Amino acid sequence: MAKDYDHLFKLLIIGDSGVGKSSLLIRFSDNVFSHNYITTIGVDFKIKTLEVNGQRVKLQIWDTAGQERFRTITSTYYRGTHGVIIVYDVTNGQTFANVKRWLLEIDQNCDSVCKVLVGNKNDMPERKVVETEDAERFARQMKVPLFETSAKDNKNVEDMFMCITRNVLRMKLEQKTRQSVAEPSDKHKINLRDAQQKKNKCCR
Ligand SMILES: Nc1nc2c(ncn2[C@@H]2O[C@H](COP(=O)(O)OP(=O)(O)OP(=O)(O)O)[C@@H](O)[C@H]2O)c(=O)[nH]1
Repeated sequence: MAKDYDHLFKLLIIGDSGVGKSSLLIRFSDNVFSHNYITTIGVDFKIKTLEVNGQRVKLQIWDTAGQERFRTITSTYYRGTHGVIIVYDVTNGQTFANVKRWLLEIDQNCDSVCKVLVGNKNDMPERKVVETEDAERFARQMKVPLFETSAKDNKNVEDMFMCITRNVLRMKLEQKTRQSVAEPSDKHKINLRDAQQKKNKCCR
């Protein structure tokens, strides 16, 4: 059967417990929101296909548990990951402070991945404690794009997922170009080998 996509990417959503990782994913995949809090145990995932620059991209999006006790197989989550979404809660300063730990965990488990920083629950101005400017400064230092989202009000959720998907696509295409420059195609290799053989013959 023909493949129904041009690219298959794995994205991972990480961050402290209760910041809204599952809510962001469900908003993006099914366009729904629930106030009920059911903590993720281990890992869950959803599939969503998008069109980016005329190419069909199938996303496999992993939603991980924020609670430490459910995070025993961390390195398995990271295997084969192309992009990581790091989420904090704009109404909870500790979750923002912990972003550094999450970034460290990415560095320890991944070689090259695209990242995006997400301040979720940006729908309660009276309770917001992580200022946009502070988050922007930190994101600039870490060289990651920042999105302030609300899974509840459906603010910036699709834009954020589109941004990381586009960045992963760009990274993959750049890697492919670099590879084809570093490793000439088989046809080119044969031509090089012929040329080398001819050269060797001349030298004999
Ligand atoms: N006001 C508001 N509440 C949200 C938002 N996103 C999630 N919540 C609420 O926050 C609580 C936790 O949301 P989850 O999506 O389960 O959080 P999680 O990060 O997946 O949590 P773990 O599975 O424990 O890691 C739930 O009660 C959600 O309804 C949001 O954008 N705005």
